[in-house]
Amino acid sequence: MATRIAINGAAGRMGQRLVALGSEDNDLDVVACFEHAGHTKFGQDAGSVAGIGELGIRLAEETSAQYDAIIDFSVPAGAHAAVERAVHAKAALVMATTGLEEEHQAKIREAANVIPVVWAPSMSTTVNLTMKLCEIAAEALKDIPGGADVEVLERHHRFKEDSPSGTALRFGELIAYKMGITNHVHGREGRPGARPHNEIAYHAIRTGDNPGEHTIIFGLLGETIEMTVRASNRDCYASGALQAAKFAAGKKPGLYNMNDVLGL
Ligand SMILES: NC(=O)C1=CN([C@@H]2O[C@H](COP(=O)(O)OP(=O)(O)OC[C@H]3O[C@@H](n4cnc5c(N)ncnc54)[C@H](OP(=O)(O)O)[C@@H]3O)[C@@H](O)[C@H]2O)C=CC1
Ligand SMILES: O=C(O)C1=N[C@H](C(=O)O)C[C@H](O)C1
Repeated sequence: MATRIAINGAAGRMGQRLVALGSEDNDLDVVACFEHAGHTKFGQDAGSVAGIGELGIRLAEETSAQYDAIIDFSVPAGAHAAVERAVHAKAALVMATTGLEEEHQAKIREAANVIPVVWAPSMSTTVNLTMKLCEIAAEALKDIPGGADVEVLERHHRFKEDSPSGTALRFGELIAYKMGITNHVHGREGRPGARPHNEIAYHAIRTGDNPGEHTIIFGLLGETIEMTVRASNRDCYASGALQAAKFAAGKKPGLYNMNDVLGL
């Protein structure tokens, strides 16, 4: 039987791709498309807004439809509402929104006691694979003579509201854990002095319509390794999130990540 999904933030850049790809997937049934009432397209047909023709589902704050999973790509307030909806409906939750405050993150962890939750700053297969590769590099380089300096660069479209990206922060967190690094800094200016090894620096570039790109640098004395992962469009995130919804629907309560979904 098809997994019935609700999409939160359905008129957004990601939401529209979820509506489009979810509707053409025979294993999924898009049954609800949530948006906030202040959205300029509120009340319109979600399929028409996504550019795929009428779907018969309006952008709304409520639904009478039953769903097995809700996918959230919205804003912090929307993510909060999605957690409440999922718990109320006893549905699985796929949480993709980044830039969440600690109070929202705590709500997600709490929800995972009663419903299955897949929570990841990137739903892309290649990003999650690159995280694994960076963990291998971090482990191998943690005690290298002369030290390895880690810097995380990310580029995103001009409309992105949070910075650095949730993905950049996760790269840093995973590498810091492996290498025993405790200091995280954001950009540099003035005269900060020689670079300490116990530091990961993040650099966020905002330009044009870039759908997302991350470069992780391990700089040694005499040689450098860089790993770059780059999206050409948003479908890598949307298809990962749809896969996560299929994975999570019907699972027992708990917190899952994309490694669980992708078997990495
Ligand atoms: N984990 C992953 O793989 C990825 C995560 N993301 C994250 O997803 C989020 C959304 O990204 P993107 O689609 O580009 O952003 P958009 O701004 O294009 O879309 C967000 C949508 O949510 C709507 N919204 C605002 N408030 C609410 C609310 N209370 N309830 C429901 N919907 C609401 C917005 O409306 P309005 O425009 O009126 O504010 C908008 O339509 C970001 O946090 C981004 O970082 C993005 C890509 C991949
Ligand atoms: O806002 C975006 O676009 C993206 N946000 C996510 C993040 O903050 O990591 C994931 C992806 O890079 C696209």
